[in-house]
Amino acid sequence: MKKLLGIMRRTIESYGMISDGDRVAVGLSGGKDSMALLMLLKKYQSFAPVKFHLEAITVDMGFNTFNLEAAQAFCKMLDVPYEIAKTDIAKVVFEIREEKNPCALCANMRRGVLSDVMKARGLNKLALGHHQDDALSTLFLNMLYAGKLNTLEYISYLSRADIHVIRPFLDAPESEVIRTIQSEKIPVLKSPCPMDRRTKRESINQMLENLEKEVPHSRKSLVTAMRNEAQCNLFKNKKDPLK
Ligand SMILES: Nc1ncnc2c1ncn2[C@@H]1O[C@H](COP(=O)(O)OP(=O)(O)OP(=O)(O)O)[C@@H](O)[C@H]1O
Repeated sequence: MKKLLGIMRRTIESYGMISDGDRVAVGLSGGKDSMALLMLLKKYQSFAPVKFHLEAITVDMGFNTFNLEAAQAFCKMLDVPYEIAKTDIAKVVFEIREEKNPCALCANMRRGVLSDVMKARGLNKLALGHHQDDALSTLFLNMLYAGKLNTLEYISYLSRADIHVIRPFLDAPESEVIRTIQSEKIPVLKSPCPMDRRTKRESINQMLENLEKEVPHSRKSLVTAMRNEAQCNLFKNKKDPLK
């Protein structure tokens, strides 16, 4: 956990993610990333140079099989206030709209519910569990399906809700999160979503895994390339220098 905590601390402090008096909510899916993030933010709170308040919120999508008891017990153990927002998002996405590409609509609706709960509870920062490997797969998703070079941001602003979204794990490799989950015996809930492990993101992750076998350290090089702003030379709409 120490290593992940160190990475997270550096990210938070170098991007100024949390300020004195902030009221931070962790979006708690019950999955490994957000469960680890909640535990590490709680730890960070005890020695951080700024004072901030921490809570957790789960948007219950309305799948019958979703059991949040372990998440409730985890928050109680950490002494973190916990709110569960019950919704029928699953029904809207899968039954009413019969979405072919349900993930985008689902994420949008979830974000709306999260901001409503945050407003009602006077919370101003939403911490999400995305890590470095998510940033990489997002880059590929955007390139392959949206034709743009774009990835997750460290900090973004939801102007409609006046909320900042922060991603304290964005410099952390997924392997470090997994190691922490195992060493700290953090409970992880099984996702009730029928799309779990069947998304485009999953296929991209598989592709990146295969690439790693063919080109060792490709993941690391790709992340380095993403950071290498000085060497970023892409086609621009400039005049042909030969004319
Ligand atoms: N139902 C939910 N309620 C609250 N926050 C959520 C919920 N689902 C996802 N989130 C937040 O959004 C982040 C990204 O969601 P995504 O579905 O991509 O999860 P993930 O990468 O599998 O992470 P995790 O392991 O935390 O589920 C999560 O890490 C979490 O912070």
